[in-house]
Amino acid sequence: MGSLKWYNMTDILFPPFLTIALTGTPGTGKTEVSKQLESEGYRILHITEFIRRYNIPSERDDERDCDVVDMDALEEAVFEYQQQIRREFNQKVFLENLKLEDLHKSPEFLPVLLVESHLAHYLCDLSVVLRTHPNTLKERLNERGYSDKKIMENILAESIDVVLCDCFDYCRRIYEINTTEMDIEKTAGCLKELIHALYDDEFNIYSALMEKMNVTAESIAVRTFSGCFPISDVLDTLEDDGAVVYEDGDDDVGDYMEEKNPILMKYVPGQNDWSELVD
Ligand SMILES: Nc1ncnc2c1ncn2[C@@H]1O[C@H](COP(=O)(O)OP(=O)(O)OP(=O)(O)O)[C@@H](O)[C@H]1O
Repeated sequence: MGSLKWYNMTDILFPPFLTIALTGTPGTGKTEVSKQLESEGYRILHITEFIRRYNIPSERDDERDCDVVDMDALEEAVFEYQQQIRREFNQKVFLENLKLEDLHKSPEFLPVLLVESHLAHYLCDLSVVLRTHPNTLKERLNERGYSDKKIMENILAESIDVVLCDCFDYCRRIYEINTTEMDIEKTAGCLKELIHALYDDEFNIYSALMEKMNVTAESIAVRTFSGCFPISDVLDTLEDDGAVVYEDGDDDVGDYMEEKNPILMKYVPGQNDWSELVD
């Protein structure tokens, strides 16, 4: 099954670009594991650094000893950043004439952005949650010199699945990796395997859709850049396939979508099951 709720035209015409949250209770290893992947060339967005770099407004909560960020401002800034990365990536694909079926072979060209933070699952549709047994987590947080109160708050949160429950409210697809018995390298290995599997899944759906529309991915890229791709043909094909197609100015389009995307297609799970297109 595809994970994206909404496809705009760029989503359809270019290979899928996945934004994946790497989330979890503090101390479960998000920072270390994502740095390992970053050193290998994967695209990572560290939210803590991002908040500082882009001056996203936040307030200090002295009682809980943490900063509370303005989530609306953060969400908007991350969305813009993701769009920019995606545009740059699509240009690269086009200008360097990259073969779409080879993209997954190197981390540098893999169309995936991993968003690392305990807030990441509020920003992405697809989440990977790092989990750690509370006893091990307690040891890790002790080594960091956290206060007893802060350790207790975090191990309690991990025991009762706070982050995981939040993911169920905000994400469509959720995966967990238990890091308790693993070192950082092994956890990073698991994460890489998962990311590649998720991307392959999206790419297979995309390829099947392209095949159904009887166009090759390369010809779509060329036609889109030269501005002559017949968008109405794509929309007709999708409508024939049972999809609900919204056009610019359509009353049914929600505020968010009107703002962000000129033309949208609603993907309704179950109603239009593209998984049957994949062998
Ligand atoms: N799989 C692991 N096995 C053993 N130790 C680990 C593992 N992952 C992380 N650690 C250690 O646990 C500590 C916390 O890791 P890290 O800072 O990456 O957590 P985090 O989830 O990013 O926390 P925060 O949300 O507070 O930034 C580090 O000292 C790290 O070396």
